[in-house]
Amino acid sequence: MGSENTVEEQGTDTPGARSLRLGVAGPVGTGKSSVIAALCRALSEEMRIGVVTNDIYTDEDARFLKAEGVLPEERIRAVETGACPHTAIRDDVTMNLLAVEDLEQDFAPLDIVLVESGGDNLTATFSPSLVDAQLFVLDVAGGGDVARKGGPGIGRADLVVVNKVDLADHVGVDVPQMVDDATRAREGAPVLALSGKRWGTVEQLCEWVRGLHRRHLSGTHVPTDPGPMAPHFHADEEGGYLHSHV
Ligand SMILES: Nc1nc2c(ncn2[C@@H]2O[C@H](COP(=O)(O)OP(=O)(O)OP(=O)(O)O)[C@@H](O)[C@H]2O)c(=O)[nH]1
Repeated sequence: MGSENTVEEQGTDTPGARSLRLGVAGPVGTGKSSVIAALCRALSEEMRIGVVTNDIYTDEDARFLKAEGVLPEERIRAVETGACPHTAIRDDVTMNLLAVEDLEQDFAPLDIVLVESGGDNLTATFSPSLVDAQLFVLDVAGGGDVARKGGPGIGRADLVVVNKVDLADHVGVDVPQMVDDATRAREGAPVLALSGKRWGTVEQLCEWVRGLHRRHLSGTHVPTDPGPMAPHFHADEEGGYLHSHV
């Protein structure tokens, strides 16, 4: 699957000359790291993969992926954002972009770099200046109604993943209904029901990634911006104004 030439040989104007950069966003605990681990396990024989994780204060997610042994450790880089997760994937992507470019340079040529956002709310999305495409991960344990709540990630990410469907019976969620609701909120754009415990669903996700990578290589994938998060501001510890996202 990997392209044969180095980035230098291809030139930066060649479609797909650098890796496909794929963002993985979604609320806290929906399974973003697990989705990345599953993709690395399933695709690392056929694709050259790098991973950048984001945590606010730690390198927890990178340590999880290293412990899982899904990739050589040096291909997993942690960015400590030090601020709310959406800041580093949307407002000022510098730290993440540097980490992605370092990986691409150190292991050239890579086929795909997966960038995991820190867990955030339903309105957090990646800037198209950081990633070429993005997944938005929900899980059934967050409640079946979440898919109807919309927002830029659910509405316009390249793919919405409804994760942990193996838990649906335990939490009383009707998976086909949740997928239908998400599909309606996305006006027909793709939604995938996934469980790390069900190989067939992981293979469906891999097939989606392979298709995206093919379109990236041929230059037919056009990155789209799901749009900014809802305007809001952050207060300091005394409740005063700190900064805003408008
Ligand atoms: N049953 C089940 N559990 C899952 C699945 N995917 C992830 N989990 C569990 O869900 C929990 C959270 O998974 P993570 O992958 O750490 O979630 P995350 O979105 O990366 O979490 P943050 O980075 O903290 O936002 C862990 O206990 C996982 O083992 C799944 O498909 N089925």
